[in-house]
Amino acid sequence: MWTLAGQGCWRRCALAAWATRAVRRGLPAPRPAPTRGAAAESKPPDRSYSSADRKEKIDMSRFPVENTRNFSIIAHVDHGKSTLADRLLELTGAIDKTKNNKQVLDKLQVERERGITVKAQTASLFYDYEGKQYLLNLIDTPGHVDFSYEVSRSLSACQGVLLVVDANEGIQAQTVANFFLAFEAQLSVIPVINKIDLKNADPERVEKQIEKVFDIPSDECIKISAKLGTNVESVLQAVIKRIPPPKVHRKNPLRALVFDSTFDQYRGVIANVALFDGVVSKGDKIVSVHTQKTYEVNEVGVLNPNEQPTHKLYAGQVGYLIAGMKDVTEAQIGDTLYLHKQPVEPLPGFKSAKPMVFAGMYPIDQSEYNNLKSAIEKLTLNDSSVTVHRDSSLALGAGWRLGFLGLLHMEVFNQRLEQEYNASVTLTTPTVPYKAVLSSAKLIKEYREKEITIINPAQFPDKSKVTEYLEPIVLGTIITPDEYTGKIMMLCQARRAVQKNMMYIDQNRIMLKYLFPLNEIVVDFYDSLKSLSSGYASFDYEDAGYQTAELVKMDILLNGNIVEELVTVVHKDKAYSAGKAICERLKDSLPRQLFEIAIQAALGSKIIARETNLIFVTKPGLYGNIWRKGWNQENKEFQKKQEVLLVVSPVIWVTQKCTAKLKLSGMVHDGEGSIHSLTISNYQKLSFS
Ligand SMILES: Nc1nc2c(ncn2[C@@H]2O[C@H](COP(=O)(O)OP(=O)(O)OP(=O)(O)O)[C@@H](O)[C@H]2O)c(=O)[nH]1
Repeated sequence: MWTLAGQGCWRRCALAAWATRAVRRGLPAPRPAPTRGAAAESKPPDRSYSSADRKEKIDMSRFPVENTRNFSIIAHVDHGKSTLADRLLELTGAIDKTKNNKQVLDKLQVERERGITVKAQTASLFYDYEGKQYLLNLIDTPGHVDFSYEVSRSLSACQGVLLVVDANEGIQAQTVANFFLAFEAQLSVIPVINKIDLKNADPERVEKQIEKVFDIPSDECIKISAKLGTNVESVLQAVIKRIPPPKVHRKNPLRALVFDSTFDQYRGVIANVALFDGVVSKGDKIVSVHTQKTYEVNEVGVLNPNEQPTHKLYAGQVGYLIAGMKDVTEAQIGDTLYLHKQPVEPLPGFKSAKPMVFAGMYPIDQSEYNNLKSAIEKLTLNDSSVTVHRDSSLALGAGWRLGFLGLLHMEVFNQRLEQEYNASVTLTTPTVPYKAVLSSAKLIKEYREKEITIINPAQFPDKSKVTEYLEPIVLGTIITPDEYTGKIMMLCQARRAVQKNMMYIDQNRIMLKYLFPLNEIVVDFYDSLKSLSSGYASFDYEDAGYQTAELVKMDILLNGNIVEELVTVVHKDKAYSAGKAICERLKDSLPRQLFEIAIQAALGSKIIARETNLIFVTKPGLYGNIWRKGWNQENKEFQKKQEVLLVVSPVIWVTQKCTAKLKLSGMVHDGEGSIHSLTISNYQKLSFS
């Protein structure tokens, strides 16, 4: 691998930048990437032998439908979902109470490092109450808006939710969003006020908020401390009393919904299923509605929270199923499984997730293309909200354009690729999906549609070809103490937002609703909101369609050459400030080196911003040497060959590893004061690991 003296500093800078963003968001920064060996050690537990060999099978017929409850825990970020799940697992004997259990269901390395849930996790709990044995299927969900697709999918397997609210912070933006997801799915909602042990806890105020915003009588709230275990048993009892058993029919033919799946290299696809009708057991022949292929069931079981094989799974129960699906494309989330020769009406499945941001993803080395392709396929099986389109770039080679639900989602996906699949990638600057309405019949014929979606700014069509451009908008919810309202309104105005609603949720907390252009909030809005409200305001948003916008394509030029990977689309009114900001940011992110380079932003042929930087130029293969041996010696070779490599870092969106490469014509300094022009006809990659 190529190395460059001082490269560690690049990576430290990238990590430091991330850390600053993360701290501002209230999220812990990731630890430095593990070494290859360490990455392998921290992978999910080895599943190379069947769990059936390890454990006694459970007889699930002990749990009739009326003794079954399926529920999710939903809440704003950090309000204590996973801690409550720990206590429920302990109370029901699923995990050892004497151990210091912390967020047991957050199994992924990325979740433990960042202290956030990104994947919904299922656990089947066995609980005796009033002389009856109950099966309580719990799904712990993520709180961050970027993972709300996980929440909505989880709710499809439930009849009720525990809506956890922090007794100090009260209702926050994701509390509202998650409540409405549950409400629209017509689920029973049990409000749980958590963290009553905190010094500043004010559960009575939170009860009133819940009554006012959600219209739930305050006497329905359960006040607990998940951390100390205070009153947690009453939560289990409320689940039994207030959440109805599933409405299912065990005598009907099998109808199972695949609501999640993972890929195991030894056992193939492991599908998480919720049974709406019938029974399934080992040896059954099942058919997938999606592929119409038939499979033999090798294993069924429940998660308690680890895999626990069972003889059978019955309608109303939630568990896992392994059926020899060896290819990731065979197990689609939202698929319906039925018994061979007993076809059923498929279950509604899930609305596909709508990506909010797109970024190019490329292998650091093109020889890694196939490995990365396979890693992306396996990870998207487990994270079906990511969309993948093939893409290619002059400088970065063949790759993909991936759609994510937000920037945190993008960072987490990238981190999971590295940690779970040892894959390193180059990510380009994220963009939102714009639309353009084409003006001529010829173009419509060429594109085969009148309205096209642009997920790569380099392909943004010229104004002469379109009648109008459209930009995505979202309905944002902000909850804040009222003393910050003025500043927040100014921030929203600066982001071209239109106010839609405003209401007090208690005496001094306010809920604001704004329509935002998505590109105005996707990058740094949350950070700005947090910093001007001293961390007290919370924010959530939902898709609100598209609106007409005056958009322009902005090119970024290095020494007069357009760099395709840096092209962006901006609103006309913001072009100058955005161009200036990008040039300044690029200047800061390029190391000051040996010769001058112009960084310019342009709208068509008009230059609107310029910065100058000194750039390091070398020919392929000499990075390390140049730094050590000195410039002049190497420079003589440049003049001879006229073929050099320029290395900069245009990739502003870096996470664990930063890579960059560009093909560029430019000028080179000969070390004695004169500038020679040159054409770069070759380029190589450089990785900062
Ligand atoms: N004092 C106190 N702290 C708590 C309580 N419950 C949870 N916490 C703390 O709150 C923080 C967040 O708890 P989590 O359980 O990870 O919250 P979460 O809602 O699962 O977080 P996300 O999955 O990231 O949305 C942790 O530091 C917990 O220790 C409680 O009852 N009292």
